Amino acid sequence: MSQQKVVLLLGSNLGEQKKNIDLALQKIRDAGNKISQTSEYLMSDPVEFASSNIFCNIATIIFTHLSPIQLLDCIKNIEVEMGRINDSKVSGGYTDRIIDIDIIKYNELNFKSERLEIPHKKHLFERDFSRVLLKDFI
Ligand SMILES: Nc1ncnc2c1ncn2[C@@H]1O[C@H](COP(=O)(O)OP(=O)(O)OP(=O)(O)O)[C@@H](O)[C@H]1O
Ligand SMILES: Nc1nc2c(c(=O)[nH]1)N=C(CO)CN2
Repeated sequence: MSQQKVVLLLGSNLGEQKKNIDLALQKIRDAGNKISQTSEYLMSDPVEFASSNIFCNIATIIFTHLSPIQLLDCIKNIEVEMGRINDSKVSGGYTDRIIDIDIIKYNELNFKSERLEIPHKKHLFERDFSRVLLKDFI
């Protein structure tokens, strides 16, 4: 498969958030993906749920040989390897997390299934922190 351009958004609000994000980027690279650009780190209060743990978020553009579902499996494995316990869909709401990796865009693909929806509409249209990070990447 030829390389596909993908936009990811990463977030962490537990432990050393920036280090968690840097480790996740390294793991994305180690899985064979090319990190092409990364945004600034942006610190913000949690939106859509209450917690006193501040978030650090970044956006990144990667080039990948993985299909959308293979990429979802890849990022979910990284989340579990790094100690993420709760999937928001399974636990029925947002909770603090050591790492969260979301697929925002995959080329110009529009895709919707039980497990995966691309583009990620909440990050693209509903969250101020995401809009700031994604403004030069979309
Ligand atoms: N574009 C996407 N990127 C990542 N996961 C997705 C996407 N679309 C659907 N999902 C599904 O969402 C499930 C819940 O993921 P997760 O716990 O990371 O949600 P979240 O990032 O906290 O919430 P939100 O997606 O609303 O920001 C995943 O198991 C995955 O199957
Ligand atoms: N500041 C901030 N708030 C959030 C975030 C996030 O990454 N950063 N992610 C959420 C669900 O994915 C819900 N709320």
